[in-house]
Amino acid sequence: MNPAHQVVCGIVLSEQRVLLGHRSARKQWYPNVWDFPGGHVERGETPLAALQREMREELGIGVLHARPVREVALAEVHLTFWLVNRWEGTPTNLAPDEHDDLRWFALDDLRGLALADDFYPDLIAEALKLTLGGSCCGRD
Ligand SMILES: Nc1nc2c([nH]c(=O)n2[C@H]2C[C@H](O)[C@@H](COP(=O)(O)OP(=O)(O)OP(=O)(O)O)O2)c(=O)[nH]1
Repeated sequence: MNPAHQVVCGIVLSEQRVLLGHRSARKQWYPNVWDFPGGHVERGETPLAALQREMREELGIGVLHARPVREVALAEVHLTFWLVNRWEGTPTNLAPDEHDDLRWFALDDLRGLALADDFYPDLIAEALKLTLGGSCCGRD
């Protein structure tokens, strides 16, 4: 697949909450909605390396463990959503041009929120379920 069309998204969880970014009004695609941090896979990069780079660039965290949980093909892009199980550092909004706000949300908070896609609450619920009882998630 053309890597230019591949996008990786990080589902970063902590204490039963998910980290979402608010896409700025200037974004060409999906302005003014909440989405996962992430971006396009670059030429010669593996999807995992792209995820690690995007999490470092956008949030300043080092991904220690992540696993893909869902793949979705949309008209223009192929999205892979990764559960970010363990990371080091404190997530900070380092890319204000991408996201003008960054916040933690509990599942209940997602009701009524303008999200990039309707399936996000289900996906987040699934990711949260995967972490229950496991050693996931935390900040080192
Ligand atoms: N980051 C991100 N992009 C998403 C999500 N859902 C979704 O359809 N996309 C789409 C929008 C864009 O067509 C594409 C990548 O968006 P982007 O805004 O993060 O990437 P970008 O090209 O501005 O920047 P770059 O980080 O790849 O350099 O994926 C999501 O939850 N997070």
